[in-house]
Amino acid sequence: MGKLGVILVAAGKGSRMGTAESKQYLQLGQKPILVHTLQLFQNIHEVNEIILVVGGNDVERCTGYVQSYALSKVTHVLAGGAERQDSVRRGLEALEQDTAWVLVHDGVRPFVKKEHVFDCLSKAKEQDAAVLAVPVKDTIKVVDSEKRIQSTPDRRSLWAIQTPQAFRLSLLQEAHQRALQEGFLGTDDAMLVERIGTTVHVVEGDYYNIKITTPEDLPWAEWILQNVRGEEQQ
Ligand SMILES: Nc1ccn([C@@H]2O[C@H](COP(=O)(O)OP(=O)(O)OP(=O)(O)O)[C@@H](O)[C@H]2O)c(=O)n1
Ligand SMILES: C[C@](O)(CO)[C@H](O)COP(=O)(O)O
Repeated sequence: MGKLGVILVAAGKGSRMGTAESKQYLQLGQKPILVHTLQLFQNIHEVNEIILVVGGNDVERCTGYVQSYALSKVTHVLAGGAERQDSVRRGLEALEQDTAWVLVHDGVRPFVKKEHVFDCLSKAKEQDAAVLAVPVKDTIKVVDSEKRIQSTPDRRSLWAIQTPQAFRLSLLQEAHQRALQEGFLGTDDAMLVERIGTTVHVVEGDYYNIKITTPEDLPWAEWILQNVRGEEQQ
């Protein structure tokens, strides 16, 4: 069967949030956003190990979270890299030898539904690679640097991709190695797997699995916590 590892990436600067404190440490309800996300995966029985990847200056703080919130599945708190892809790669290097499956998740997505995590993992176990996503609701257009509309893709084929992204570990390791060797930088892990020829499958999640990114997301996150997900589900 092989073990399941989670790489939780939280080494970003949160520049689009515009706060002095990196967004993953902003309070959401009674605790930092990152702690909500950590507790969610801590409380998934099937998760054997969590690798937490944070900013170099935050390793000590986050090691403190591991102790104070009894996050027993966190085996490593590592410094991330300049890009999200670098942070994921560093996480991959730390996973236990007998890990067969990996979930890569954004530390600033505290509201993923456990049921959807299981759905994504199940699909990956069938197909080697799967990502959570939702159909886009707006019309999306391709726009040039002069803000002139170039094309309008058929909305029926467009999905907004989320995390977790689930993979057979050996596949993701190969994809990251190839991307590093070839100097390819992607915005998600699925891109790296797609480019080496593996079909990645989409699993439908929900619109509450937001990536907390800009100030407008904060009141929305508080509402979701109070009205949808609740602290007890973390
Ligand atoms: N070098 C990086 C960049 C991002 N991330 C993480 O990847 C997730 C998604 O990235 P994003 O939302 O873009 O976070 P930031 O890069 O911090 O945001 P911004 O682009 O606004 O600076 C976040 O949990 C972020 O902490 C990371 O671990 N290492
Ligand atoms: C991985 C991701 O969350 C999928 O939508 C997204 O690509 C992360 O992008 P970011 O710019 O690093 O937030």
